[in-house]
Amino acid sequence: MLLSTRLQTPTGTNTRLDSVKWDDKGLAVAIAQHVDTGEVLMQGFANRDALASTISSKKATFYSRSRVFHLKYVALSQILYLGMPDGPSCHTGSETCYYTSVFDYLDGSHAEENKLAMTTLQSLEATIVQRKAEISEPSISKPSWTKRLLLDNKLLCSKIREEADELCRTLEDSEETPRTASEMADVLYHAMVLLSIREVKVEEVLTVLRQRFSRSGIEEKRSRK
Ligand SMILES: N=c1c2ncn([C@@H]3O[C@H](COP(=O)(O)OP(=O)(O)OP(=O)(O)O)[C@@H](O)[C@H]3O)c2ncn1[C@@H]1O[C@H](COP(=O)(O)O)[C@@H](O)[C@H]1O
Repeated sequence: MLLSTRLQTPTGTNTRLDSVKWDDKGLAVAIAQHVDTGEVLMQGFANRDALASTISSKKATFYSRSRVFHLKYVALSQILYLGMPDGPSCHTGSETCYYTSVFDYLDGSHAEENKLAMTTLQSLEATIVQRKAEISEPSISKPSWTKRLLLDNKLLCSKIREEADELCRTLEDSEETPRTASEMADVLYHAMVLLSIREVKVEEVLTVLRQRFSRSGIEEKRSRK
């Protein structure tokens, strides 16, 4: 996934996503406009998930208010999202609950950091997949911690629990912050080995996280049967 304030469309043209304002239904008006001619090609609605999907897939994704149709892809030169909230949408009095939105985060220098974060996770995922493939190749006998984990679910699960505990201890024992980063790296790595065994892509996990963007965890838990 490439996160950037400028998204490349399949036609090769650039699209810029600016800050979005949401109405009380969590929807924003999405206008697709031709970058060269300025012609408005279509207008629809987007919710936060549709927008997140637009960012991750680099394809314009719209949300139908009536749920009759769900446009997945529009080959446009430029996508412009504008919002029309009816007063504050958020209990904080803010126009939107998403004042710390992905767009704020993507603006400016964070875009490059996001890109690097994704590249790092995907590289690690690729290495783990490679180690998995090497298990069935006896000619490759280089020692590998990943291979040991891939072959031993009990060891893997004990490491994930151990590393998660070490991460918590950095908080409980007020350890210096680089220790927290280091322990989180251990948790991520070991958890990603588990994902690989389960054949779950890191992108699938990120998709789940994006789907949760528009809902508080408290609300979600309350709504469970
Ligand atoms: N990111 C990691 C990674 N993070 C942690 N570890 C290993 O996980 C193990 C953790 O076990 P320890 O019991 O030492 O736990 P610890 O918490 O680090 O140490 P203590 O606090 O318990 O003393 C160590 O062997 C670490 O080296 C990792 N091993 C591999 N990777 C990545 O996987 C790639 C392939 O590694 P191999 O499969 O070993 O070739 C590497 O190039 C890295 O990119």
